[in-house]
Amino acid sequence: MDTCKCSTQIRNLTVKKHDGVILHNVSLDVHHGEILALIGRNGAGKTTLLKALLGRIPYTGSVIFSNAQGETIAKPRIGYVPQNLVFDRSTPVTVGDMLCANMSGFPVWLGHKKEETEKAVRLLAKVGGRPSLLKKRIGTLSGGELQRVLLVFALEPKPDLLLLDEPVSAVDRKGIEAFYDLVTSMRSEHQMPIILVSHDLNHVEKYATRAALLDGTIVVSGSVNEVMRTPEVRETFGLKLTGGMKR
Ligand SMILES: Nc1ncnc2c1ncn2[C@@H]1O[C@H](COP(=O)(O)OP(=O)(O)OP(=O)(O)O)[C@@H](O)[C@H]1O
Repeated sequence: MDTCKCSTQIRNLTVKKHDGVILHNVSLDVHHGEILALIGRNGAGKTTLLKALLGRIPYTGSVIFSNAQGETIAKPRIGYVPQNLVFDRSTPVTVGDMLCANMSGFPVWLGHKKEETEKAVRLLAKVGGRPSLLKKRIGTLSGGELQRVLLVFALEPKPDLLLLDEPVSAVDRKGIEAFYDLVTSMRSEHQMPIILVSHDLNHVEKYATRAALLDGTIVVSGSVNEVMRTPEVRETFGLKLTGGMKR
């Protein structure tokens, strides 16, 4: 089995925009086989941090990706499921076109091989997506259907780091379980590090293995239980400061 066992080390990551500082001195380690929940208020900089890791916005500081042997990975593969996706809804590209082109590396207009289509069907099924989705144009997908397809897309080929930005905000209840079951099995089978941005603390408690509270910088980090009990998290999410874990 191809395990990843990669790790990501973030040191003093700072992002400035329009004379303002969005992130300052963010330092965080994400180890292989770990689902790190990144939590925080609206505007805390969670998406900005993911975009910096993807190399989409400039930052200072360092991000080092390393493999199981501790060697630096110069060009890491990063899987990303965004919070929302802005694209031309009139595009004629279908889900099948997108997934098969991604697997084969060949342009959409060369058609799909049977085995690629079969693999796309199997992958879609893992996130609770029906085979009929393959024929749908991506511009006609519902929010939840799109998020499932994007997860499949993010997992092929296997990434060295998986970034999930509120990935189930539009997915129905059954789909949420299928989605996280797949993420959890990817974590245990392939041992990739995963950063999960979520406002749903129930999902964080159920699926994450570690948590970090971000507010321009990392305020607290540690085991999910520890972080959830901190006054900073309870204050941020308006939870009772006393009386155990009741919400
Ligand atoms: N392109 C941009 N130009 C200027 N400021 C930006 C830009 N993108 C984001 N920001 C600002 O950076 C801050 C962090 O935004 P970001 O989207 O990273 O927060 P977030 O924690 O992901 O929020 P949410 O939970 O609402 O998704 C916000 O104050 C936002 O206004």
